[in-house]
Amino acid sequence: MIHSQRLYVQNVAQISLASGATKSILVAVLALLYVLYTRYATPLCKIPGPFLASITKLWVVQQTRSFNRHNVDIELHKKYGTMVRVAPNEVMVSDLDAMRTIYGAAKSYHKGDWYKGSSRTAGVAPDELNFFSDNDLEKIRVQRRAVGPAYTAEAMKDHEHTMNFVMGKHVKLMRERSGEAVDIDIFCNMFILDCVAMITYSKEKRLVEAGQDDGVIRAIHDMWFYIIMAGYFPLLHLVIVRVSQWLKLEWQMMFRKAVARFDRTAKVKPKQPFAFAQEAIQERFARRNDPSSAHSKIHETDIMARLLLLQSEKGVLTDKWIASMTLTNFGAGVETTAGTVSVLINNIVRRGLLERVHQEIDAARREGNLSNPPRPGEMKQHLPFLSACLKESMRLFPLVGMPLVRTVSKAGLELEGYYLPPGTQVGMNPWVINRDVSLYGEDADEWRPERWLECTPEQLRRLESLNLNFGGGLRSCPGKNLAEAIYSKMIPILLGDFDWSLARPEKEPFMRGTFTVRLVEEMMVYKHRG
Ligand code: HEM
Repeated sequence: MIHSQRLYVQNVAQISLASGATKSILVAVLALLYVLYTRYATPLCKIPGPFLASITKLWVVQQTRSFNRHNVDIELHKKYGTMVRVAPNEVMVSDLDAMRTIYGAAKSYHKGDWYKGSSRTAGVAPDELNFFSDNDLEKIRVQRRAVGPAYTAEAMKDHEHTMNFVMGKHVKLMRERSGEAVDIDIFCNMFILDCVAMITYSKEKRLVEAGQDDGVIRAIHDMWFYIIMAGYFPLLHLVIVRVSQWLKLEWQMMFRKAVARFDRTAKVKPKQPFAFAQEAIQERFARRNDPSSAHSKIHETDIMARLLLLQSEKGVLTDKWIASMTLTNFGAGVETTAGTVSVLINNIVRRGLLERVHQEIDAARREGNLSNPPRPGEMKQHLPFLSACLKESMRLFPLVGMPLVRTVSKAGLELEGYYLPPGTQVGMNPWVINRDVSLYGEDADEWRPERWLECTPEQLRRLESLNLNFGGGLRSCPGKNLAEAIYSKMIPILLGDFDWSLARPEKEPFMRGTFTVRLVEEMMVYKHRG
């Protein structure tokens, strides 16, 4: 009896071992078949690129996680040419002719799957406003038309007085603190966040006054780190979102915890970084609904007031859209504009151009062509060298360092003799496009602001139509006018009133790329020019 029991157990063990081995072999065969298929049999198989990239998206995830994607992509194009396969279903393109097809206004391709990582619902709910990740083009058109009037260049003129007020306070503080060393990127973020808080809600945030980030800027930077990873793992993102909903936790808190898990440099972690904005929004909605409130009669010209006015006139805008749009000013508007300004200042100082810039600003002020603070259009019109430096800085160090990925439409796409079937993820990286020798000549890799002064108006139009610094087509940046209104005032002030130097000139500048690319821990000293 005992003997037969033993035999039975042995048999069961052998059978389960055998079935375990069979399963392993089956899995190995399936994996091999998958590798052979994706590498050698899919329509994308002929497109050159690293071997690993053709069989798993983990390769591109690892490149992205290196925070150096902007440079990696330049090297990839140098090595493989104008088309590079960077994941089993993703291709990077640098052929300028493809730009109109991929980003053209008329038949915009949908944004790629990667963008879902930025959605609070891992896909956008019908009543949500999320320009960054939504793919319902009809809804986006309606929403952009609805909020658009609050973001035109003309509308920005309403905020001049506010900007003069905030920047005036900042200059006063900077004069008092003359000689201080600051992390230039964080400083510009604080400077701009204070402006955006006033322009959006007429609320003073006073980060420059406090002399440090209260965590809100850190939260914006963390957000990008989460998004670049979540974008590649939409299912994981969905689980995080659902679990946070189930646990009734703020989704934001969940992602901040996830970020802290991976990003060892994370330090400041405020509980509610955007509480000030949420309070401002609720306060304004409450004020609108209470006609007896003295405040409701005050005519306000901030962006929130403009959006509320548009709502009362046309009725299309919902409260939810208004709240999201004003929050977008912070999520999408602060580090972008700050990154642009800090990289410019750094370039000017590192390349020994500050004196020439001072001379240009001083002369324009003397001749009455540049007000202090500057008025709209004055920088462009009367500071040609500084404007050329800005263009060159945005050309060589554009804000976005990853391809702006789109999904090939039903018609498929023929490019350079390759066929990209519907659903292929395809994108162009501004860091690559902006170094194209057919556009910028043999010295495209070099810093030479003069190239912008030598252009004929026709050439200039061509260059401006062939860059993705503010995106392209229907999905181009809706905040461009707001950004320009801020930086065209801020740049001449910071460079005209102050001397800047490097606190650690021996240290190579380090640019950290997530979706955006920004200078990290670059300490600079400002001194008032007296
Ligand atoms: C110098 C400053 C800025 C730069 C360089 C910049 C750049 C860009 C770029 C390249 C895109 C396209 C992204 C893509 O296709 O994936 C974009 C989109 C966007 N930007 Fe900006 N941006 C700036 C400032 C702002 C500001 C101030 C706002 C505030 C409203 C803003 C809001 C947005 C939004 C909501 C989108 C998504 C639009 C859509 O897909 O429909 N940006 N921006």
